[in-house]
Amino acid sequence: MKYGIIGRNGRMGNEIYNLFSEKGHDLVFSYDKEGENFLETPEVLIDFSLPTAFEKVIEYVEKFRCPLIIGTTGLSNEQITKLKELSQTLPIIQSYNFSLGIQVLLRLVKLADKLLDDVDIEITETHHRFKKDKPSGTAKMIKEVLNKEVNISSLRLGNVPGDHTVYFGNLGEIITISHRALSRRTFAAGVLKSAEFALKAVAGFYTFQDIFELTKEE
Ligand SMILES: NC(=O)C1=CN([C@@H]2O[C@H](COP(=O)(O)OP(=O)(O)OC[C@H]3O[C@@H](n4cnc5c(N)ncnc54)[C@H](OP(=O)(O)O)[C@@H]3O)[C@@H](O)[C@H]2O)C=CC1
Ligand SMILES: O=C(O)C1=N[C@H](C(=O)O)C[C@H](O)C1
Repeated sequence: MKYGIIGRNGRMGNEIYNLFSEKGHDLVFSYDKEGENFLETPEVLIDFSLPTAFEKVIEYVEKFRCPLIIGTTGLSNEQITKLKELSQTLPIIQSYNFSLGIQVLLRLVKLADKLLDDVDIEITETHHRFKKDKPSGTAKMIKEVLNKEVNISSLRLGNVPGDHTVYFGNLGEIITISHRALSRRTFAAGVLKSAEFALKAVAGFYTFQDIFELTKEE
């Protein structure tokens, strides 16, 4: 496929570029703070940058009229609403975590919450020292599936790609449900799966959970 990346020079941009190159896909467009590099109109656009680049992301999607895979965290409610508007005419895939393992964690967390009464619930997330947002987008997603007020503790340590743990504790025992990304390759693999899906998809707003469920039978 011919694809574009916003945030190409970043940690995720680099990982996505390496994986997509290994699979024979062609980078035909990129945009970073330095500016744009245009070779051809992409068939799919991928954004892993910062919320400050969002206006440009929208501008390029409208210009290229191609599907968007967006993994940038810390988006505002207004920005999510804008993506949903855009999804009326194009496939938009948005997630704060593109690893398969986090999809499993979300299901396990929902199940534990359903089965346990009178428990204290805590979420912790640990990421590399360069991460700009706090708490992580994934921790916010976990809180959303729990649908209740839950405390999130954030650690910024060295080069950790991304750890998330949910604790359920009562007076007799503690259950912990954890996920650890061993490298950013796991997120890039989810982005590739999403890009392949997007090329065949009809217009709509999709999450990585939708991709996980729609493609797991394959
Ligand atoms: N959904 C998921 O699964 C995951 C999401 N993320 C999220 O992805 C995003 C990127 O993470 P990461 O790669 O580690 O970050 P980096 O800081 O390594 O990279 C950010 C990239 O975005 C570019 N950028 C930043 N601001 C702008 C702007 N205003 N205009 C244009 N380009 C801009 C930077 O350009 P320059 O190099 O020129 O400064 C850089 O290329 C974060 O929001 C992170 O939380 C990360 C991992 C997984
Ligand atoms: O910035 C990162 O690195 C990551 N960000 C995402 C988040 O905020 O949840 C996903 C992953 O944990 C890595």
